[in-house]
Amino acid sequence: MAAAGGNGGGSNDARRGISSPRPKGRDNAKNTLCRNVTIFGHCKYENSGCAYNHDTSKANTANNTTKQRFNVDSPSFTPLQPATNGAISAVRSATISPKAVNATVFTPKAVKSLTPTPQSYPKDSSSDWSAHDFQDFVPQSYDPSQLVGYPNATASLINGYDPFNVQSTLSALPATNHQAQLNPYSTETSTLGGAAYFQNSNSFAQPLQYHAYFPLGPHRENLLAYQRTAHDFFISDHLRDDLQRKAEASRQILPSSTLPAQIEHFHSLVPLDTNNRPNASTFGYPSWVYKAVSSKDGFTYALRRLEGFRLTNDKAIKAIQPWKRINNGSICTIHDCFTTREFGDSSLILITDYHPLSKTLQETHLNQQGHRFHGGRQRYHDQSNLIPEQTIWGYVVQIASVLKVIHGTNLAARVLIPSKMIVTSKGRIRLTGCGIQDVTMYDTSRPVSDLQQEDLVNLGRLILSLVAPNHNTTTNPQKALDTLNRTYSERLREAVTWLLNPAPPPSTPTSPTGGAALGIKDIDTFLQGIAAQIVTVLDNTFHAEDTLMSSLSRELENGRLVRLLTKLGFINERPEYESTGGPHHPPGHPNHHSTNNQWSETGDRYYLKLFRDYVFHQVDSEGRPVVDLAHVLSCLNKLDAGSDERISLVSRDEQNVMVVSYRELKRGIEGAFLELSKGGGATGRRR
Ligand SMILES: Nc1ncnc2c1ncn2[C@@H]1O[C@H](COP(=O)(O)OP(=O)(O)OP(=O)(O)O)[C@@H](O)[C@H]1O
Repeated sequence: MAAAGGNGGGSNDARRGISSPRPKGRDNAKNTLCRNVTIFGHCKYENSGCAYNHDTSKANTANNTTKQRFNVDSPSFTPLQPATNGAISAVRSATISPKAVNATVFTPKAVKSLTPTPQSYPKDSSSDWSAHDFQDFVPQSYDPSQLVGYPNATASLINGYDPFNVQSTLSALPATNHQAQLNPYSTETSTLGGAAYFQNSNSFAQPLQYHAYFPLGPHRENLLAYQRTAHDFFISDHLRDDLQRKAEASRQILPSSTLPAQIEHFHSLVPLDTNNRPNASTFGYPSWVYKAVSSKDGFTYALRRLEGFRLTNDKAIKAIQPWKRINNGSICTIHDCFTTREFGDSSLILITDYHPLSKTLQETHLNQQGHRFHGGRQRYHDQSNLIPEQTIWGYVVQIASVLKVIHGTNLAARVLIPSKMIVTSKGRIRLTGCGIQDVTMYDTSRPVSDLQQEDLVNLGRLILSLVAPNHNTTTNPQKALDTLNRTYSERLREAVTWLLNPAPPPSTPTSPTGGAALGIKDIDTFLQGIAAQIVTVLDNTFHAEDTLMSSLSRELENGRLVRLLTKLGFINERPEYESTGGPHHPPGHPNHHSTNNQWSETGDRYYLKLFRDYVFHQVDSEGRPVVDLAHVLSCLNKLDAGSDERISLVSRDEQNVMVVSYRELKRGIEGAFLELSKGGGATGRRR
């Protein structure tokens, strides 16, 4: 019987459960067995007039059979359909030749223990045959014990399982899951048989193509599918520039500074104020801001100094304690507060997080227009200088969110003015002056509820100062509101009006923020009133996060390459090993080398040396250096992946050409690096 054909030309088809007619053998029917065998060793066309011999005993009469094949009485060809669950359909089972039961069962070499003993089936039981009664072709090196997720799978089912064949996978799933759509990338293990299939999905994981970058959007549109720009491999120039400038600012020092060398455990002070004018209007004392490095943890902090402050009550300094517990993204986290005489006076120092290159809201939006909060009356006609409403709402939502936390901790921000809010990145602001007045005005402190109400009014004024900078928002808020009315939405005007006005009595009917109808004026009510804007701001934040993740993913692969390059750098042409051919080990040590070969001229290291030339030192036909980033990235990625692709490495004297695969090179790197690591004594000696 032709079942053995599963091991020959039809094996692949059989493995995939595909049976395709092959008319090629038709004319040579006498000597050719049927190739239309299905996975069950049975020709599906046999009853439909298949031209081939289905048994060697029929071979001699094959010619007669073939002559009668096609005539008007021939039954039409109807391909058999596998049952929806992947098992053989009842129709097919019913048409299997009874002789099939005597067929020699194909036994793949690697599958021994799980191959069931062949059994005979009576003719009338043929309709009960099902997939698990027969063996499919199983690749020889395939280890059925690797099959996971089918704790109840029988050995015969395991034999017919091909993990890379979706149909096979589906057919192996429990019957209730057959109709379900299988998502091979889903990590959801609780539904649709996922629990069974992904229980230990690592067993079947195909080798990841680490050398193949998969760039995430946004993409340039005028490139062909295979083309990449160098920018596709790195974060955007704008973001890199921003981060590098921030890093540079963080590390900046003033070598010939007249500032104290050390304040407590903070050193390397650098002033951050952009002007030298002492301004006592905010805190009652001139305040200065410095960046300094902590010798305790090495991090950089911002020090706000209140010049000339004298502590009269020891308890006052403790008022900062609850502020240390405020954890919110829209405030500069407060770490410590103390007094010092290092500046030659008595100063109060507040330690907060440092955000490099930040500017205050005042500097960002108001200073360049010549305005100052609570300041003059310049005309402000240029509409293009208007802060977009979406930006304003972004600020409002951030401030409201931090106020919720502050008020929830029974504190009040007290300082909600543009010069005490820093913009740390696009659209991100943080409060900087909080907590100070709790210390400086400790003895004259007012009820917190009053201060919290004042926070809301101050927030309203802050918005007004941003949207109508040429009006004095303290003395004449109505004019500023009129300006707001002309240029911004009704919603913003309602919010500002609500913030500026005192809480209405409970009987007041409707109000913009709803809560006012109940006579409540607090930050929670305000947040409810601006819920729609919060959702919009949240969505914008999600988009910004997506963009950052996309940028981050580009750099993800580069970390791998740096590690690889580092290893290559460690290995290639080490001068200290030139006479020994390897790390120094004392005689008797298992790794002791008695040869005098040079380290980089022997073994795998020689390939690696030539590989380095191949990657970095190629020259074109005219001897000019090839400086091609794409070539370097491609080579290093293939090396990291251990690809089977081969490359020709040419010796420096051009007398030898070696063909090696990336896989061999990778193995060489691992081996050489391991050897180096073990020879730490020798390298340490050199250093
Ligand atoms: N935590 C911080 N991290 C980094 N820079 C900060 C921090 N706090 C403030 N700055 C920066 O320090 C500078 C001075 O801040 P400050 O609060 O004194 O503002 P100002 O405009 O000088 O206000 P004033 O006139 O009231 O002193 C600003 O440029 C501000 O961006």
